[in-house]
Order: sequence, then structure tokens, then C-alpha cells
Amino acid sequence: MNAILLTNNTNLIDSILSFLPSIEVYSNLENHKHLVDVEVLIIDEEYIIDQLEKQLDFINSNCTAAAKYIISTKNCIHNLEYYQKNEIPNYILHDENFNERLKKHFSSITINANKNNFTFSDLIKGKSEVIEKVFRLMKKASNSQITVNITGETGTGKELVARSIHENSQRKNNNMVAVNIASIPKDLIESELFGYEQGAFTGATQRRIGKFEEAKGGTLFLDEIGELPLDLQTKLLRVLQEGELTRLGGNEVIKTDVRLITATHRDLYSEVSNNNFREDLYYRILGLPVHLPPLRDRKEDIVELSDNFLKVVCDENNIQPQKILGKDAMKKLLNYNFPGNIRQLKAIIDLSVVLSSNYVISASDILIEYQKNDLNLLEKELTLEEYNIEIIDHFLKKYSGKVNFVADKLEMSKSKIYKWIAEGKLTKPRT
Ligand SMILES: Nc1ncnc2c1ncn2[C@@H]1O[C@H](COP(=O)(O)OP(=O)(O)OP(=O)(O)O)[C@@H](O)[C@H]1O
Repeated sequence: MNAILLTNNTNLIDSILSFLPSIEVYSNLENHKHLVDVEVLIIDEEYIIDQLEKQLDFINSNCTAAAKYIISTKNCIHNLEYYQKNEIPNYILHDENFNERLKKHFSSITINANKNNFTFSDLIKGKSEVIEKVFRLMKKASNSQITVNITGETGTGKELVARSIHENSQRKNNNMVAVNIASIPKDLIESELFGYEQGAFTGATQRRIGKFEEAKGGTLFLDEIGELPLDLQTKLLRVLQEGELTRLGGNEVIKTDVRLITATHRDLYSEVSNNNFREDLYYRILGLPVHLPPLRDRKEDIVELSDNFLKVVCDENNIQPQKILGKDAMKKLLNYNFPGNIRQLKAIIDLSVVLSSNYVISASDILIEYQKNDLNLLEKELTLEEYNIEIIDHFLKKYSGKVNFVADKLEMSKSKIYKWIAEGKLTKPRT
């Protein structure tokens, strides 16, 4: 079920989680993406009390939830008139009968949690247009046996997409076997894929089945297919065309029964033009092409991905209440280019949870190692002041927060740096 609770109150979170264990809890209303496709929205009035009408207007214009609940954590409803005017019929007092009332309300809601039986979004986070397109292609792939070729830079989620297609396909009760061609020494790839008979080569002391046979009835995921040597490309093509193989050193013909999913970070078509990849194999494996764009081209997904990774790392480490990202931290993430894509975002969030000693994670807990070529300052289109702040921030980190030293180095006044620190525009790193 898509349900969202907006609050900072841990008691309230506990009560509601006992009725709706799958509810997602947010303490930040600024991104309307959170509110898309939400079926139930529960708002803790106390949490938004400072700017009640403004926040409610925002929610009303961005959220299509059929069921909206306002929970008042005091013994009164703060803005009854507004709720009546805006047709928000469900307001619940957070008093001693709160749990009973909540139970009654929620037992009367029937929500179709799994309308289409596809559960990609449980695993794969993102609401950008490109990800929606990927979901549509994945649905097609899951409904059929078609070969799928996934392209994208490292860390964009190629293996995750392959796994989700498998788990939503008719083959889900059998194995998905993943093989990373780039990680196997060249002279072992053939035996790894197709298996071998006892005595096939020195050291082959007993028969071993290959990955094709291991994946029987399931899915074989060949990652980094572009690294397959040319002679093995020929063999792979033959196996795919004939639907049968023989193990190394053997004569027995074995029928294959796999759905093939391949992935590569290379542009396979230009590999074909450069004679590094066989054209006939290229067309054989192309099947349904799915492209995963780099994270820097779908920055709108950063908020949801970060929230998801925060939730996971806090759950795994029993951190309660779940930490949240401060505005400055989120801004820092949104300004970054992520050469390592989603894998790098996950690593940065994991580390920020460990580094921050507060409930709200700040920019100084977001450790981004800028490399010379990914600073890309000019592409960010910031104001001059923001550029100054970025540069000073970089040097403060580099020189352990020594303001005087950094001011001298940049030939600027140290009072300016202190002013920006006092205004929260800059964070002085811990020394
Ligand atoms: N859309 C997503 N939502 C949530 N997690 C994601 C998403 N995409 C990727 N991840 C996570 O990012 C990490 C990297 O993903 P994955 O290993 O699938 O990338 P890849 O493209 O196969 O990388 P490589 O090319 O280096 O093998 C994993 O921890 C994965 O769970």
C-alpha cells in the first residue's frame, strides 16, 4: 500500500506502524514527488502547525490520495474550518482513545495494494520519467521470455533491474544465476559458462556443470557481456541459436532452458563497428534494450533514493527515530554529479548516518570526494556567492577547518567566512 505519514513524533510513528507496517514516514514535505501515487496520507497537525494553511495547500495541490487524515496531537483540532472547506473529512484526536479510533478508521479502508502484481518499485526507487519508462519495459520483459540487454554506466542499477525482471517473471521459482564476465580470467570463462567433464583439462578432477545448466528453468544474467573474447562470442551464439551445449571435454548434448539477460556499460554498437563484438551476436542478444541513464541525468530521483537508503541503513542499525537529511545536506547531494551513480549515493548516505551525531544530517556529514574532473563548477550555474561558498567549503575541508589559513590562501577576509558560517551557509568541519 502507498501510505505516507508526515510527522516527527516517535510515539505517533510507533502507534501507526502497528496498524500500517508498510507506511513510509517522512519529516519533509518539500518534495511533491513523495506525494505522487499516495493512497493514504496521514498528517500530524502538530508537525505542520507553524504554517498550517500553506502546507495544507501544498499537500492539496500535489497529493491525490483518496484518504487523507489529519491527526491532532493536542486535545483540539486546530483548523476545523479549513478541513471542512477543503473536504478533509478524517481528523483524529490524539487522545487516550486514539489507538482505538485509528484502528476503526483503518479497518474500514480497503486498498488494493498490488494492483498489477508487479513489485518493481519495492526494490527500485525513483519517480523520474526515465525510471517510469524503465518500469514499463520491465513489465513487458517480465511478461515474456524475450532476451533483455541492459545498458548503463557502473552503479546505475543494471543487476537490480535484471533481478527484478526475473523475480516478476514466470521463472521466479527457479534460480537467477549472475555471471560477471569481466571478473573471470579469460581462460576460465568457457568452463564457467558451459561446465566441464572430469579430465577435460589438468585440474578437472570431477565433472562440473556450468552457469547455463545452473540457471536451468530460470534466468542467466551475463554482466559485462562486452568483455567476452571473440572466440567465445562464437560459441555463445551457437549455444543460443541451437538451444543446446556440450560441456568441455564431453560429447553429451544438453538442452538449455534459460532466459538470457545481458548487461554492459559499453556502447556495444560501436564495439561492433570496431570489430570487437560480433554483429550477429549483437542482434541475437539485443532483444529488448533497456537503458538506465546516469543519476546526474535524473536528479529528481535523488530525494527518493536518499530517503530510501536512509531508511534502510537506520533500520539495519536500529537507529530510532530514523535520521533525516537537512536542507543543506540535500542541496549538496543535488549539486553533485555522482560518477559512481546510485551505488555512490548509497555509500555517501551510509557514511553520513555514521558520521552525524544528530537526528538531522548536515552538509558536513555528506562526504563527497571531489575529483578534479567532476567538480564541473561551471555546469552547476550557481550564483557568485554560492560559487564562493563551494570553493571555501572545499578548502575548509582540505585544511581541517582552519579559517584563518583558508582566508589567507584565498586572499579574502576571514570575517566573511565567519559570517557565512554563522548564517549556516558554510559548515566548519570538525577538526
Ligand atoms: N533505482 C534504484 N533504487 C534503489 N537502489 C538502487 C537503484 N539502482 C541501483 N540501486 C542500488 O545501487 C547499487 C548498485 O546497483 P547495481 O549493482 O544493480 O548496479 P550495476 O549497474 O549493475 O553496477 P555495475 O555495472 O558496476 O555492475 C546496489 O546496491 C543497488 O541495490
